[in-house]
Amino acid sequence: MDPTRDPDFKPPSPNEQLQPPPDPKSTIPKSVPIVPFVPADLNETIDAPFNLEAVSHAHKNQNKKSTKNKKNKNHIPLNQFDFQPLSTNISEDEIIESGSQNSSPKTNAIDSEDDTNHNDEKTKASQNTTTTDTDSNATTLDYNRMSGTRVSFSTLGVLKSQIADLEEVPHGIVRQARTLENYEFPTHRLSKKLQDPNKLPLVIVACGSFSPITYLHLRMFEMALDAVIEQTRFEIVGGYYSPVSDNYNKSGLAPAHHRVRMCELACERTSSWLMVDAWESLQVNYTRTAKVLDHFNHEINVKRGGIQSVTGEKIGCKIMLLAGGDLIESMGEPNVWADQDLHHILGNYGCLILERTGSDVRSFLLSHDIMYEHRRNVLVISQLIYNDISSTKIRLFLRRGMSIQYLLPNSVIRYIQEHGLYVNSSEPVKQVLDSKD
Ligand SMILES: Nc1ncnc2c1ncn2[C@@H]1O[C@H](COP(=O)(O)OP(=O)(O)OP(=O)(O)O)[C@@H](O)[C@H]1O
Ligand SMILES: O=C(O)c1ccc[n+]([C@@H]2O[C@H](COP(=O)([O-])O)[C@@H](O)[C@H]2O)c1
Repeated sequence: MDPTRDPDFKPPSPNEQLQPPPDPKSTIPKSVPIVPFVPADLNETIDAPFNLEAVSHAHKNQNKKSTKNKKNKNHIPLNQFDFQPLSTNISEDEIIESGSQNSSPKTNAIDSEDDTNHNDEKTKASQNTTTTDTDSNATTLDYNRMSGTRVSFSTLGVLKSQIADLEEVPHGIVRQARTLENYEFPTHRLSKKLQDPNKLPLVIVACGSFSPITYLHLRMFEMALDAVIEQTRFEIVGGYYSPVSDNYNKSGLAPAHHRVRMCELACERTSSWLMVDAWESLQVNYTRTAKVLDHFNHEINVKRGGIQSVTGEKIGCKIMLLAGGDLIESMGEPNVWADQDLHHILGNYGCLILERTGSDVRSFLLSHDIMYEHRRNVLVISQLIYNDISSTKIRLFLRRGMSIQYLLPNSVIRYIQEHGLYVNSSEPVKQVLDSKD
């Protein structure tokens, strides 16, 4: 659990300057900056027309500069091989679980136009896909909500087969690989193109244990979506869970492949826009959150060149961390987070903070120097309906043979039962009860 035990971890120096030195091991080449816009820059003129030309111009200049400095290694041309389809390694039990072995090709949203054949081949193992009119309406609604605009289904490049909002409707389930060698970044629900000319693309990433994923973890994204639409000039083009690797050593952590699989089931069966990225969970060592965000930036902005604007130009996509108040408060604890990482996360990426019952996030923001310095890049999300489902309590209920119905998706409950997860946990009960209460 304690990241300071990681061999890679550097304790923050008390005399450190406020601007952190660039991380020498960062995967982001210097000539491809992290998208510089912050929520506070944009929300002041929320109803005014947005000058995308200026943004594109700045983006082009940036590209020109980097070409001048050295060969522009970072401009990755948009071709079919940029957009790898997902791994479709399926275990037998997973096939049985999804109820059907009929194959029906499932096309990746971002891949669809570029790489249909390639994708078809890789997705032979997808399950039979059933969609109804209700499904299609739901997806149109979701995507409308993401941009706050009304667009027709066909303009989105979204296939009906990607819809998965009715828990028990059988459909293809996308799987993440179980080894790094087979790993591919999931893009099947990443919007390829912005729908609103007045907005900038945003991907949100939730890091955590997700042992197991609950309805609170799913609600986090929906609350973030509402806040982003209401208070910023960003359009969410994708949402990802990044479960920690087994090296996090937190008690109650089920093996990473189970946690990834439960997140996948939850996303695929209850959402039409959320995805799970197994990269962090597959790392041999514990990976600091700053590096996880670098990985997302690398996959989306460096490898894929960003997201297309309405006019078809590629623009950089902002990546933000989505975290609960407790996680944010851990940033104030000594020797947990490195100061330079906090500057990187809060300054360069930004954070959507979901308030948690019993924790005063706004006061914390005010009292924490680094957080306060980057406050314009932080958005606090209020919970209008308080939800405090905790994975710790779920594990305790399972251990005591109590019901966990309606606290997490049925598909996840079934998975836990089938794999006998958490029932024999040896997590100290005192710790379970004390945790975050
Ligand atoms: N009740 C809550 N309110 C707001 N955010 C939450 C809440 N519970 C968890 N989160 C957030 O969800 C993310 C994933 O957290 P995590 O996997 O630790 O969930 P958890 O339920 O707190 O787990 P555990 O009980 O095992 O500590 C973190 O950003 C965390 O802050
Ligand atoms: O990057 C760091 O230094 C760091 C320090 C403490 C916690 N984190 C991350 O915060 C998340 C905490 O998850 P959890 O389940 O312990 O609430 C998890 O994704 C950790 O990797 C990250």
